[in-house]
Amino acid sequence: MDDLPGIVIAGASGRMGRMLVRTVLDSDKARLSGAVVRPGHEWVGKDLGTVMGGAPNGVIVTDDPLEAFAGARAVIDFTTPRTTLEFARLAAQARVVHVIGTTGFEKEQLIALEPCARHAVIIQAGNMSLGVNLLTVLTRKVAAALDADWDIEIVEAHHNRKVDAPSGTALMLGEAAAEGRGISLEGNTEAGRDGITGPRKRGAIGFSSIRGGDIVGEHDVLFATAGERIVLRHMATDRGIFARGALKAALWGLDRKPGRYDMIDVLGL
Ligand SMILES: NC(=O)C1=CN([C@@H]2O[C@H](COP(=O)(O)OP(=O)(O)OC[C@H]3O[C@@H](n4cnc5c(N)ncnc54)[C@H](OP(=O)(O)O)[C@@H]3O)[C@@H](O)[C@H]2O)C=CC1
Ligand SMILES: O=C(O)C1=N[C@H](C(=O)O)C[C@H](O)C1
Repeated sequence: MDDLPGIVIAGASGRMGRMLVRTVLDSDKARLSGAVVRPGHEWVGKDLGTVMGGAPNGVIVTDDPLEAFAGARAVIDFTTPRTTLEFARLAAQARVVHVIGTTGFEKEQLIALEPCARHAVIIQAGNMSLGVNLLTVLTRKVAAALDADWDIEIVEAHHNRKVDAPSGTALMLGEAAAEGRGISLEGNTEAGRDGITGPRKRGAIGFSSIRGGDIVGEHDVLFATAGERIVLRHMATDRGIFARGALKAALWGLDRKPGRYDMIDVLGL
């Protein structure tokens, strides 16, 4: 058991954090070596199994990320953009694989990750599921086959606790569509339509966001032209798909050189 690579879950008390803890504990390829929560959180210093409502498992929850990272091979991080930036610097210091599922980054924050990738493997994706990553490949292909007479719209739906929009997945799909069409997404986006918007800009890629209840994550890529429409759809019904993808990424990253990677690399798509 001690031979298995140790994985730290950052943001262990979150929706994804809890799912990741269970996924690593259930795995026969990795062991849970640490759980990090926000400083001052009520779980600090307590047994993780107990605070999650089960039997003690010997993992004591900490608010000291560097100490936890130093005793691990990889950290899986689904937290907030600011926290992830801080953790990227610490993961680089500890030379551990950093799997980033966090979404909602500003452009400058993504650039700030670059220096960290000189020292550690960073695997980042707005969606860690096999289905969505396959959907990005399909989106790129369909967009490449169609001209700008086909309007591209990305519609995403999530639970009412989500804080960023459009979702990280929607942006991944938008990037894939733009790449297929041979344009840059920046400058060719239409989002948040409201009021007298005027007609749709030809060639733009549109984004719409729905927030409600406990929707795990749904994404449609719509290609619409006169007389016909194509809809590519992914529906997530269980957060386990993201957690299993993230664990796969962490294990894949153990044998790589420092640098930046995504789930398309991990899955070989
Ligand atoms: N790439 C993918 O496949 C997926 C990505 N996501 C993304 O993952 C992120 C998290 O989502 P979700 O789990 O739903 O959100 P939650 O808000 O439930 O979880 C975030 C967690 O991060 C913790 N956190 C915040 N600051 C710190 C800190 N300084 N140190 C340690 N922990 C900290 C929060 O703690 P506290 O509450 O105490 O502040 C919370 O437990 C989002 O960006 C989401 O979009 C989600 C699903 C799939
Ligand atoms: O916040 C979520 O829940 C999710 N976030 C990711 C995103 O922003 O696309 C992935 C998934 O859709 C769930």
